[in-house]
Amino acid sequence: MIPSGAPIATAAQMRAAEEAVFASGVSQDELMERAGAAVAREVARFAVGRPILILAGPGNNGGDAYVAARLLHAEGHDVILVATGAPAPGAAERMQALWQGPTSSLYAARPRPVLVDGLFGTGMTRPLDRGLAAVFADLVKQAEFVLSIDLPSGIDTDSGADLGAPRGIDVTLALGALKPGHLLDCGLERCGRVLLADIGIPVETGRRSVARPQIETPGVHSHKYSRGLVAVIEGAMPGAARLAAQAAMAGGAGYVVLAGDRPWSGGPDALVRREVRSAEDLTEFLGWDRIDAVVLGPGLGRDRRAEAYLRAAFAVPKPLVLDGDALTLLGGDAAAWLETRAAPTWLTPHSGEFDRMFAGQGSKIETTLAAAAATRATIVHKGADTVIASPKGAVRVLAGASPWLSTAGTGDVLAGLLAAQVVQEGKGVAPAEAAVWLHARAAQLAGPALIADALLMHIPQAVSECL
Ligand SMILES: NC(=O)C1=CN([C@@H]2O[C@H](COP(=O)(O)OP(=O)(O)OC[C@H]3O[C@@H](n4cnc5c(N)ncnc54)[C@H](O)[C@@H]3O)[C@@H](O)[C@H]2O)[C@@H](O)CC1
Ligand SMILES: Nc1ncnc2c1ncn2[C@@H]1O[C@H](COP(=O)(O)OP(=O)(O)O)[C@@H](O)[C@H]1O
Ligand SMILES: [K+]
Repeated sequence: MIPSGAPIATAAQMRAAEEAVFASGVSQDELMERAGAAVAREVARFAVGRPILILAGPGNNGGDAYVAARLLHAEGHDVILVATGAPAPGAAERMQALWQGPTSSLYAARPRPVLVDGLFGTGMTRPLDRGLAAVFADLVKQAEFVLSIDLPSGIDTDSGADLGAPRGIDVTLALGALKPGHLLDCGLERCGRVLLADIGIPVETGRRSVARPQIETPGVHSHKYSRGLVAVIEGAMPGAARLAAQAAMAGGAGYVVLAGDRPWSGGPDALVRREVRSAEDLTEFLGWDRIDAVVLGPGLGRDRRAEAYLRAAFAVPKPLVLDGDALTLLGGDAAAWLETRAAPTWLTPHSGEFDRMFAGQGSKIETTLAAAAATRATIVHKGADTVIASPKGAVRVLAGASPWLSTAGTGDVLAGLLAAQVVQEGKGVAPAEAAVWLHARAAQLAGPALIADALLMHIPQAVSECL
């Protein structure tokens, strides 16, 4: 569980935000007191009287741990503190000096029911030392409840990469803002439940966790065209386009047309069919001025006709959602293709498709931002840690959706949902954030062992929760 609509800051952004707070007259000790108090509050809540072992590292994360230990001890909790090194001069050292309770060395420490991890936070720069990692993992394993201060020690703050963090942490108390490490890669599975403590550090990075969207009920005078017309283009595997088209309908588009040449007797009668057999047919169809957004790619195929369809869609100055095979066809030339477009474009790659299109170093947030800047498109980089990035640098992350989504066709549903939000919501990250939220919520409602078709019937319920 990740707090929704919460700011996300890298280690450097967090340091800059802290500096601004210091510049406003708040001392480092005061900020550390606030952080430690937030930790003590959560630990007391979960410890319910059980003995507590607190690990304090050499930096400010350890400083927070010393404060929490002092406050918990003063409240009458049974606390033993383990210091893993002398704190650096400054606030952490002063907090250590104020600790007067029992202290143990790391290697002599006996497991206790409640463990607080204050070894390292945003200052982790290299993997945990092997010996430390082994002792830490053992203490975690033998504890009944484990809380990590700010980040699990052994998770890279900016990428979520594994630097030796153990499994079994129950709660991570993020201080001031979420960090990418709570949301991405290994961090997502190692943090347990993430809680966010406001310690009075204003953080404005344009990067947030996905929040529940606000969706407008159709107005009194709304009609099918005013609510938006989505055209979904069929290809070699027509089931994918059908899923996208039905998702666009359920997601609130006023009119959905499925354009292709495959016979289909099933599906909702409200879905309009339009015969399209060639790129020329497609160009003619897309010239229809009622069309507000186009979905191309789900089940498109990668043959010459598919490529001709892609060219036809690119030539039309209308909002375009590109998914699946369309992305593979763009491949490494994605940026060059997208240079030719003036109308807004959304790309919804999974990691395989993303890697075929973009090279790049850094966290999933950084690589997705770079891809958005290079293509001038909004990118929904899917997965357990879905990252949405706009060319202007806005980021939204939805981490921890139902892992049952890892089944064929769920991405096609997302593409259709996105188009429905595009015709209702307009530009940039907003429609993508709404679509990703609705998709995750529909999956939650569909429950275990879902198939992509099952998402469709839960979309209206998800929409109703956003009105
Ligand atoms: N500046 C402040 O007053 C505040 C700091 N905060 C806390 O401060 C933390 C960041 O503090 P720091 O920047 O001191 O960083 P850390 O406490 O995360 O650790 C930094 C120290 O650990 C060393 N180190 C890094 N990786 C190591 C490894 N694998 N093995 C051994 N040593 C390693 C570094 O060289 C450095 O000396 C945050 O996560 C948060 O807990 C927050 O409480 C907000 C207030
Ligand atoms: N382990 C997972 N946890 C959460 N969501 C996942 C997971 N695996 C996949 N998803 C989501 O399921 C969808 C799968 O999309 P995609 O890979 O394009 O499938 P398809 O092409 O078969 O429709 C995406 O929205 C993705 O974010
Ligand atoms: K920690």
